[in-house]
Amino acid sequence: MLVVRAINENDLDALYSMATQVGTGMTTLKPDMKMLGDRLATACASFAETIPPEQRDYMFVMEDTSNGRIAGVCAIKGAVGLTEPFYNYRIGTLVHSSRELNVFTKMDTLYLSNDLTGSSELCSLFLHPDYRQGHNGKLLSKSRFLFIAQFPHLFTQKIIAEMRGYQAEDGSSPFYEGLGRHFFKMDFHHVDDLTALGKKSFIAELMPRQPLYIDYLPKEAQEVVGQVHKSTAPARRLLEQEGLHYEGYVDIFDAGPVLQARVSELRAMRDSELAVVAPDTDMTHACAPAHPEPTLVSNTVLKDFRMIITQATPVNGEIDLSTQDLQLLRCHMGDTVRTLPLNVRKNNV
Ligand SMILES: CC(C)(COP(=O)(O)OP(=O)(O)OC[C@H]1O[C@@H](n2cnc3c(N)ncnc32)[C@H](O)[C@@H]1OP(=O)(O)O)[C@@H](O)C(=O)NCCC(=O)NCCSC(=O)CCC(=O)O
Ligand SMILES: NC(=[NH2+])NCCC[C@H](N)C(=O)O
Repeated sequence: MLVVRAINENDLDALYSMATQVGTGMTTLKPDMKMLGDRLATACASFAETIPPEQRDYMFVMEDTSNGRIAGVCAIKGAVGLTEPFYNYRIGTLVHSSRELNVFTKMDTLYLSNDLTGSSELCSLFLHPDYRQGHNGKLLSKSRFLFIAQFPHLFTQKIIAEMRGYQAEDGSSPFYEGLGRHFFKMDFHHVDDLTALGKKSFIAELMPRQPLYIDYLPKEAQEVVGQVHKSTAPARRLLEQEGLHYEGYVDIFDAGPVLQARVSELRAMRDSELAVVAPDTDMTHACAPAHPEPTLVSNTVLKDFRMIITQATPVNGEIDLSTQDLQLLRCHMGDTVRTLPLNVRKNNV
């Protein structure tokens, strides 16, 4: 059985082993024991609420309870860009027009911006390839929205996710080759590693400050602006189902899209509900759907937050969970849980 739960001190080795498999472009998950150890310590302090909300980094792992294996990881950062500048390119428009000559040109332009400063961030989503089946990827990514819906006061109004940008088969980034390479004189992997070490703002300072016309870039670079890495396409889809969307911000190195949403407009804020764990009664049984849809369920305890997928459906504010479900959630009869249909209802999006 799979459970997504708050990370703890004993997960460091498993986290490191996952980080060895994610590859270039996953800036927040590098196989560096010191960096991961520091991040884990911040995550534990976040769940223990011993550091302020804007410094928090809530990391979750997916555990396979049948063998104790850690199958995946994901995270939500309280806020980005409050200790060092957070850069993106914003794609804007410049119009060059002459009525006399009857010429009107509309040009897409890259502006270096700090517009997303202070946003909360979804990040570090990785599911071990052995587990990429069934609803596992959905459970891992979407479980974070139950956490946000349960504790919205811990997050800022805006939530973002920086998606890994497009890479060619050989791991190079056409956008980086067409732009960043001119300024940094080092290869993409090196820049990515420096970014992971917290040197992103240092590198960003080497970037030109003037708006850049996208049309001036090589064709291969133009084509990948806002495009994701091939193994990141499912991650993008999952976030879009929950209400995030691309609004023209991209990564300064690989032009991967930034997805964003207002926290208040997330599907989970609208459709998740609290339910009390209670045995089925004739009344609730009669109201239960004939073909239940999978439901995400979490407990409501910050420091030991746990989430599963169940076939049980909440009816009239109550839910009948199996003994196994209750063990995974560390819940008992009478406790309150939060529920969210796993899949977007057809009339919703
Ligand atoms: C992202 C996950 C965890 C997703 O798991 P799975 O691959 O098992 O997902 P899945 O259930 O098969 O697919 C999820 C949804 O995407 C759809 N889907 C699948 N392939 C697609 C494609 N090529 N284009 C568009 N949609 C696609 C599926 O139909 C499904 O939607 P329907 O249900 O509608 O059919 C995994 O692929 C992974 O670990 N990827 C490698 C790491 C990575 O690149 N991570 C993201 C980095 S960026 C990041 O971390 C920030 C974002 C974040 O934190 O969320
Ligand atoms: N090169 C990029 N566009 N990286 C975006 C970062 C990927 C992902 N958000 C992470 O947590 O690591």
